[in-house]
Amino acid sequence: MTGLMQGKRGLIMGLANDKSLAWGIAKKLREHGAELAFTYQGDALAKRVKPLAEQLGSDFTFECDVSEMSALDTAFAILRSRWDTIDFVVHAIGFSDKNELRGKYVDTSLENFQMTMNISAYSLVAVAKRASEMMPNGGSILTLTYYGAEKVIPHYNVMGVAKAALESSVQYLANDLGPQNIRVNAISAGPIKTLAASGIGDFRYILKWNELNSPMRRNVTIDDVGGSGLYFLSDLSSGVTGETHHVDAGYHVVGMKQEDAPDI
Ligand SMILES: NC(=O)c1ccc[n+]([C@@H]2O[C@H](COP(=O)([O-])OP(=O)(O)OC[C@H]3O[C@@H](n4cnc5c(N)ncnc54)[C@H](O)[C@@H]3O)[C@@H](O)[C@H]2O)c1
Ligand SMILES: Cc1c(CN(C)C(=O)CCc2cnc3c(c2)CCC(=O)N3)oc2ccccc12
Repeated sequence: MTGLMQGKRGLIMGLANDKSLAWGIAKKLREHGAELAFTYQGDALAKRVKPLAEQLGSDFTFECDVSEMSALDTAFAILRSRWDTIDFVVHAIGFSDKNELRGKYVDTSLENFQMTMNISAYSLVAVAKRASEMMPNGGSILTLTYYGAEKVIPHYNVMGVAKAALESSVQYLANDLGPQNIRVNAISAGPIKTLAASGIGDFRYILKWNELNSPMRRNVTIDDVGGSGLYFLSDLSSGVTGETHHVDAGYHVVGMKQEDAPDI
């Protein structure tokens, strides 16, 4: 098998099932010859993740809750026990108390604000620190963000604030790690029906609105995200770092409801 990722290997964090954005990215990386390791959150997901990893030729899967630094240390020790270096990491992790993703942002609790920032933003810093120590010849780190970081998307609330922190972190990490030839970028994906999205009220409305009002008049898929992920994780993007790249059918460029959009 030849391809853009021939001879490259890396870690995928945040695969839950075959609807995950991480799955779209992992499939494309494998198609282009990458060797993959996976972390999952909690043993409950192991039974879902292991068979998916096997589909992509990988038996290298292990648990990691990114809110625990000891768990991150253990995960990277396991990674290093089989591979002394890696070429890439995908960070496809985000979480908040879903009860605070429906009301008002002004009602956000301190506890959920901190937990959301820890898991959805700080965890990239903690992952990048540990991954960079396994990238002596450089590498590529990719995370996933959403337009709610840039403009208000009703009810995205504290997740939007965390994604704003994540996107700024991408720039600071890019600056710190650039001299080591380690690139750090983000894909800002349009709404996609995943496990994380299924806990959200009105998600069908959000999907329909994006479909009717995006320049391409469609929603994006995990395969759209996978293709752009392959670009950022391969040498095609060798001169690109600190970037947040929209894979959203162009939605972020639109400032008003399309005239051909029916009322929904
Ligand atoms: N689905 C969308 O509409 C959409 C759009 C743009 C960005 N994103 C982002 O894409 C990323 C992946 O989400 P998804 O939509 O594929 O949903 P998903 O539910 O498939 O993936 C989210 C993953 O985060 C993991 N996770 C949550 N808390 C964790 C913790 N403490 N430790 C380790 N892992 C933890 C979950 O186990 C899960 O695997 C998230 O950062 C999300 O914010 C999603
Ligand atoms: C789009 C969109 C999403 C998808 N997206 C971009 C996301 O980043 C998912 C964010 C998310 C974070 N934490 C949780 C959940 C979703 C639901 C399940 C749970 O318990 N916690 O979520 C929204 C919430 C409100 C409005 C729009 C959106």
